[in-house]
Amino acid sequence: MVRFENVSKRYGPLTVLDNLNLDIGRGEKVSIIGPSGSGKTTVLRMLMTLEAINDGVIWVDGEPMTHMMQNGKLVPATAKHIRRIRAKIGMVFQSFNLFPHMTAMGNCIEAPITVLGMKRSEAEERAAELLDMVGLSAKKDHYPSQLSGGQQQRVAIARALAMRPKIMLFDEVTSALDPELVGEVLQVIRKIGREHDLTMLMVTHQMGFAKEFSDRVCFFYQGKICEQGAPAEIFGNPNNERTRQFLNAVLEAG
Ligand SMILES: Nc1ncnc2c1ncn2[C@@H]1O[C@H](COP(=O)(O)OP(=O)(O)OP(=O)(O)O)[C@@H](O)[C@H]1O
Repeated sequence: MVRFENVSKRYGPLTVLDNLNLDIGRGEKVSIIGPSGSGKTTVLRMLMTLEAINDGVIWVDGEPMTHMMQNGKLVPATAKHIRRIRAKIGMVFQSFNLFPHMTAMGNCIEAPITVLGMKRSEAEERAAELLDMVGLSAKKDHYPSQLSGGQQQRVAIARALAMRPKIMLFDEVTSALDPELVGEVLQVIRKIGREHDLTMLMVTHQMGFAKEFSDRVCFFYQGKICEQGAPAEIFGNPNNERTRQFLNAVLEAG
């Protein structure tokens, strides 16, 4: 469903991602873990085309995203091509990024109406279902300032799903939350994983969640995938010394 093929990203002399190759299957749930600055968030931002890549090709749903086929050759993609493919991807950020002047419902219907051209009644019906799914039916007319962090993040998840993505990206979505609110957001992600046929890619510091929820865990170190495998392998018996050190440090701190 998603393929990074020899993808590199540099900021000046700093190589943030170094010849990354990563293949994610349809419906697969993949967690990305690793130390601060190892390039985890950059992977998601490149997939959302919030960052341009320097080398390589990113494929989404069988098509190159960063490039287009022209006369059998890959050429850089046009903005229109990128927009069409990006519409298959939803992202939830660490800071909830809701529109502050819109209610929970307003946040969930804005893009379906303006971007997808959905009728207001249809967008509201879909948003009501999604707000119900994230347990916020009763708060649909509340503004972000009237919601807790956990509730805002659940609205952000409903808003992303309202665009009917095939792929969902979660970037440290619980990091800005008070500890007692983390569980409710993880619970919603579990539910989405069970009930929606979505490919999910998560950058997370919640090792317990990554272990229990993911099909695969990728450990990033200095812009490379240092080790990847089933959660039981990575958390139970990592092969790589760096993975071992990282997990020991995280578990000691936690
Ligand atoms: N716009 C930018 N300009 C210059 N350097 C950047 C930019 N964005 C990210 N970087 C650098 O790229 C590296 C990787 O950043 P990234 O945010 O992907 O790391 P991360 O693994 O997600 O870290 P964290 O867990 O702290 O969020 C870091 O060294 C960061 O300072």
